[in-house]
Parts: sequence; structure tokens; C-alpha cells
Amino acid sequence: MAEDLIRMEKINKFYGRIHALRDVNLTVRTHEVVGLLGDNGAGKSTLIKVLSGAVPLTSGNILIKGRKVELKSTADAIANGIETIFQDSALVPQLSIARNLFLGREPIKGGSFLNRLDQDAMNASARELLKRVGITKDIPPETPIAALSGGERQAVAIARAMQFDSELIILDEPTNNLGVAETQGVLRFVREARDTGHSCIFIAHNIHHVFQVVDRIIVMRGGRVVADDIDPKHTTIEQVERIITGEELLHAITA
Ligand SMILES: Nc1ncnc2c1ncn2[C@@H]1O[C@H](COP(=O)(O)OP(=O)(O)OP(=O)(O)O)[C@@H](O)[C@H]1O
Repeated sequence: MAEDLIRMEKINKFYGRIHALRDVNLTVRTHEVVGLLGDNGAGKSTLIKVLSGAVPLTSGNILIKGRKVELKSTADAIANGIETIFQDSALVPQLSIARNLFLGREPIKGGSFLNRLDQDAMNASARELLKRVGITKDIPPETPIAALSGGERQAVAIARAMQFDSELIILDEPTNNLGVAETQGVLRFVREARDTGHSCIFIAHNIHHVFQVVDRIIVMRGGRVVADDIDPKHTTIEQVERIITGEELLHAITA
């Protein structure tokens, strides 16, 4: 049985008087893709922002492999192996694929008095990574991000997370605004990430996309987790829709 990678325990978040997260418990195991679903305002983004260090929690604990951590910034989360790909992904459009893959962590060559970016090393790694996430089209690593399609950008963002061996990759609406083929590409990258040992949290409004790729589904409503162990192989999309809207409560309320 896979071990727990992440445990969030009794997480509460207030934005002023708005109680956005209410005693939320969430577990992500190693080598697992979890789908996080819920209607607008359910608390998904807030939960992910807490886990990625982007917003502080009001109360509760976060444990990584059983060790309590404090995630005060996104840098803290990255240092703890958690990489988040937000909707408006943090890639820099003007810079090349290779530069974006290494942004902030560029390899340096030349010793102490001649520090400069090792462009060749970056390009070689970039080619390798693009192949790994399934971009088989010959896109040179020097290509600026601005010249890529939405799906290709998501692929670069996922490759970036895989590159630094993040144990948990969080994808916030990665298939938003993508065409059919591009969506399939992103779903393939997610599977590839899992098959190479990463865990993922996948947030999407499109339940069909979630069903194609996740091992387990968690549903939030009104700031709470209302179901956390939905097996997409044994549940229909319609049942999950009813849990999201509150018409059906198949599973025990966990919070
Ligand atoms: N920065 C903020 N300041 C005040 N309230 C906020 C802030 N961010 C979110 N909220 C509120 O917290 C609650 C949860 O919002 P959140 O964005 O986490 O939901 P969501 O499930 O991600 O929704 P969506 O699918 O629309 O992105 C909502 O009531 C929202 O209005």
C-alpha cells in the first residue's frame, strides 16, 4: 500500500470574515493522481494555495511524509517538493523553453570569476525533458514560450515540475481553454508524471477530464471536503455531479 506523501489536518482558512476552509483533511499518497472537484467557491483554489505556500493557513497542520512543515512561501513549498502549476502558469512568454524550464535554478558554468549560464547544458536537458513529457514534434529548446500552443505551454510547465523531481505536482485547471488533442496531451503528461514516481493533484471543472486520469476523487463543497475516496472506476460522472451539487451524499462527510 502506498504511503502518505501529504497530510493536511484540520485546515481552516479565514479571509477576513469569510470562512473559506472548514476543518479540511486531505491526504495524497505516493504515486497517486488525485482529482479535486467542487463548484465555484467550494474552496479548491484556497486549499491548493495553502499547500503551495501562496496563502497562509489560519489553523491546522501540514505533514510531508509524516514530518510537520510550515509553508510560508511558494519557495518553502518548492523546497519541500511541492510544485504548483497555476492556471495562469508562471512561465515567461518572452524567454525560451529551455530558460523557462530552469528559471531561477539555471546551471552555471565557468568557475568563480566567469559565472554564466550553461546554455548548452540547458538546451540538452530541455530536449530530453520535452521528449519525456511526450512532445515528439521537433520544437527547438530555443523557441520562446510565446510561440507555443496552450497545450505545449502546459507540457513545459509539467516538464519543469518533473525536472526538479517535485514529489507533488499540483495542476490547477490545466485543461482550461485547450482543444481536444491538446487536452489529451496534458492528460498523457499527467500519467507520465505518475508513472515516473510523482504524485499529482488535478483540479478541473471538466469531470470527464478528471475521470480519464485520476486514481481517486475528492469533492469539496462550502469549504469542506464532503467526499474523499471516490473511485472513478466504480462511480459514474452523474453521481459525482450530484455530490458536487449536494443532491447526493454517497460518502461519509470527512470534515
Ligand atoms: N483573496 C480572497 N479574499 C477574500 N475571499 C476570498 C479570496 N479568495 C477566495 N475567497 C473566497 O473564499 C471562498 C473559496 O474560494 P476559492 O477560490 O478557494 O474556491 P474555488 O473552489 O477555487 O472556486 P473556483 O472554482 O471558482 O475557482 C469563496 O467564498 C471566495 O469568494
